[in-house]
Amino acid sequence: MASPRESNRAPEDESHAASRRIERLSLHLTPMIPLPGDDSYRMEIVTCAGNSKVGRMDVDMESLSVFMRGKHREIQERVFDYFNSRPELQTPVEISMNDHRELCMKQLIGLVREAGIKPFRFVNEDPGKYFAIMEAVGSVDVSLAIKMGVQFSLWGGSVLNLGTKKHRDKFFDGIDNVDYPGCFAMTELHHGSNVQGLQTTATFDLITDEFIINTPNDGAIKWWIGNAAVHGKFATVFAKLVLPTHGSKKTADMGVHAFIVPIRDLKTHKTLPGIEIHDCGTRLLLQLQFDIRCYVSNSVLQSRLKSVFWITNLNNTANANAGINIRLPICYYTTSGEVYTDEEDHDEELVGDVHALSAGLKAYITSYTAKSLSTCREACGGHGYAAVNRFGTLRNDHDIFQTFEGDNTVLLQQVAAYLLKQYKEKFQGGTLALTWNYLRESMNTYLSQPNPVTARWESADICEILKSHIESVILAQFIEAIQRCPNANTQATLKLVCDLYALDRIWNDIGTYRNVDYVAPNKAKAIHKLTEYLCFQVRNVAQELVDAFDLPDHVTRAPIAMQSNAYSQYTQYVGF
Ligand SMILES: CCCCCCCCCCCCC/C=C/C(=O)SCCNC(=O)CCNC(=O)[C@H](O)C(C)(C)COP(=O)(O)OP(=O)(O)OC[C@H]1O[C@@H](n2cnc3c(N)ncnc32)[C@H](O)[C@@H]1OP(=O)(O)O
Ligand SMILES: Cc1cc2nc3c(=O)[nH]c(=O)nc-3n(C[C@H](O)[C@H](O)[C@H](O)COP(=O)(O)OP(=O)(O)OC[C@H]3O[C@@H](n4cnc5c(N)ncnc54)[C@H](O)[C@@H]3O)c2cc1C
Repeated sequence: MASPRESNRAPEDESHAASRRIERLSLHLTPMIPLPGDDSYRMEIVTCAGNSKVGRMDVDMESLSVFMRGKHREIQERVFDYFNSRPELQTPVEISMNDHRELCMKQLIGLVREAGIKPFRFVNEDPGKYFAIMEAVGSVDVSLAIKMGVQFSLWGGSVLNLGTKKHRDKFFDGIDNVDYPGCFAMTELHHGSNVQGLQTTATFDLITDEFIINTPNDGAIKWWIGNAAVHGKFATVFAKLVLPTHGSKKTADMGVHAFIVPIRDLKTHKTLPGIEIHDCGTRLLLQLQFDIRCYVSNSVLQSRLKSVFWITNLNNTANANAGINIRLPICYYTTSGEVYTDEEDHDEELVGDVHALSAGLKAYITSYTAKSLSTCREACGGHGYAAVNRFGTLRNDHDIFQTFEGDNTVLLQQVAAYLLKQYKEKFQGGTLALTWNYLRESMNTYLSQPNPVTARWESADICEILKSHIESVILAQFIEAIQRCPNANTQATLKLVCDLYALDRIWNDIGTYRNVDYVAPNKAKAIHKLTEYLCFQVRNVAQELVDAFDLPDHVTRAPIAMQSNAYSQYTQYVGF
């Protein structure tokens, strides 16, 4: 079995490729990537008359790899080197749930205290660096990255973004060096998507100056709470704040707020009085979840937790930041592409834009990645099914990314709601938020006609237009990134992939474009031909594109992906 890199170059493939006939099509496409000095973008497909060969691009590997690895390569190499130096911290192919939990904690503590790689400070200071560390850790073991995400993005992120200076002063160091392992307790047994419908209550007792955290019924039990199983000492619990109303015995529901609740004794690690923690069973693969009940029995509240800290109400800015710190690393990891929103999430004006974008990117990219993992597994035939080649682990570990941190369907609806709001505001003469500027042109034509929202859109189209919106944002960023690239050869290599992405997405929806006569029949045929041609061209440089991520063998740890001795690693693994 040749490793993926060799199979693209098998001699018989080359001659087959060279003799393939591709009809000459000169296609004037509106400039997709107007590269410097090239004011028009014309794609000519060279005819392979007789034996003439289609030019195969020679790739400048060093430049491509520098570009693909981005500006945080050094700290990623430190992560890889650390785990390479500690083979006992490598996750074995087969491992029990409890052993995996303990190993994950050892890996996280080793990374922070031994290797001195402390990601927490970068969560707000340098999100790009934080995402890069996440990406490297995720390449070593997805479960470790999830544990790290729970510790620093969710538990730590909620203290940073929902808390005040008082909370940050008290908890930062403990979170940073993992003395305070924590949880993010939002989801309840009844449901997780509808945050406003959460039932856990936090009632303020004026007499004792305490918050009483209460689980009113089984449906309110906090469920799927990462890190609560074994290691968590604190939880950010999301609960409805209940305050006494002035001058009466009544109380008022103040909506969902966040509270830091100690769940285990810092010294003995015993579960604190009034807290009940059980195992919610084995899952597809990730083993970090438990359910937490925040009070004990009957109506008698036994969990008067003196050190419960109210951190804030879930206003949109806080919500957006909290959303950013976890939904974007998920995108970053699964596409290994720099995510541009990390520069803009601190601008109050852009809160809605950033929320919609992070929600949309998370839903789109995790769904795209899940499909890609299956395609790659199948493309490797039976060897893709061998546990040692890690497709199973990757696919199982990644599957939940489509649900946690916000179910993809629900998040896409958020983008729909925000898009309609943009249209409504624009229709009423308002201004468009930054990310939607590309809509301006198309909206100007729309807005000269009947209201686009009522006249043209049925509900199904709105779901389709969300994916098109996210694809437009991804394509715009892809083009910008290529234009920033200083090396012409790398630009040309990435331009192949970018053009293929754009045309593939258009071809994917060609029915929609044809139904409204937006693309003429001959153009549709040309797009199809061009997509096929670009597939052929990209396949010719597929090995270089994969190698450019430059993941060492000790990180991929899958014989099928080894840069050397693929066969011997594979046969050794099964005992030959
Ligand atoms: C190998 C891997 C490497 C790295 C990987 C990365 C790290 C991985 C670690 C991951 C660990 C994860 C473990 C899992 C954790 C969890 O799952 S935590 C729980 C997550 N749960 C959710 O996300 C719940 C989803 N639901 C919601 O977010 C909300 O309920 C809702 C669906 C958005 C609805 O909101 P709601 O307020 O109820 O109603 P709306 O009317 O829609 O919104 C009201 C207004 O508020 C605005 N808004 C809503 N959310 C946000 C936000 N996050 N930011 C900013 N603004 C927000 C919304 O736009 C409305 O605004 P207006 O229209 O202006 O009123
Ligand atoms: C491995 C794992 C780790 C997790 N870690 C944590 C954690 O650490 N902390 C935490 O708080 N939570 C955690 N969760 C919970 C996770 O956040 C929830 O599972 C997620 O938010 C979805 O909620 P749910 O499972 O209740 O599904 P639901 O919200 O009940 O959704 C079920 C289905 O209904 C659909 N649906 C729901 N609402 C709507 C709607 N309004 N319109 C249309 N369709 C809708 C959804 O698309 C989905 O298909 C974790 C979950 C798992 C599996």
